[in-house]
Amino acid sequence: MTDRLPHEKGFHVSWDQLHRDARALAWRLQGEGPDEGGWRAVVAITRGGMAPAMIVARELDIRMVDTISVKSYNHQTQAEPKVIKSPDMDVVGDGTGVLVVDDLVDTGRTLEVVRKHMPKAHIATVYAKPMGRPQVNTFITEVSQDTWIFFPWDMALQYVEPYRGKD
Ligand SMILES: O=P(O)(O)OC[C@H]1O[C@H](OP(=O)(O)OP(=O)(O)O)[C@H](O)[C@@H]1O
Ligand code: HPA
Ligand SMILES: [Mg+2]
Repeated sequence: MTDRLPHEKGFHVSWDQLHRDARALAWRLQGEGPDEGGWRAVVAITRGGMAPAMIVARELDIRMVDTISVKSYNHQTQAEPKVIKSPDMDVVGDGTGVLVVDDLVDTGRTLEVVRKHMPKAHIATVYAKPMGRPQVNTFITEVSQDTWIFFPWDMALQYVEPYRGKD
């Protein structure tokens, strides 16, 4: 297990923003399938890819949805990525016509593992950091490597002090 560089900045994503960005991803992906029929299936990388994958599958009217589970982080510390659960390989095959969706790519190590399972899949993420960009076929927003993205499922509304009065 290796400690990662400290994250100077935070990028906080609301549910509303995530919905908008996932829909933008779907918009970009429509008509990009390998043939006229479009995409055969969506595979969500759990857990972070599940909400974006649901939104993309809804927008592109894809009913065949499966998951691959790759665990690579424990809070903000990275460990060796491990596949905990594979998709149905009879359905996804080598990945041709399959859309793999994740919330973000950071170092790209998760997607490296996923690519080995489905070499011909199209990999899409909502957000991307520069190190992982080469692993992604389509993404919406790039943030710098020293930014930690906070997703709505990891946050809660809370009181903040006004600027004045904080000394
Ligand atoms: O490009 P990488 O450096 O591999 O990092 C990106 C991956 O890390 C996070 O998942 P995580 O393994 O923390 O699991 P989770 O989706 O269940 O939160 C995130 O959702 C991506 O899947
Ligand atoms: O910036 C991030 N935010 C949330 N989860 C992550 N997993 C890797 N990088 C990140
Ligand atoms: Mg994840």
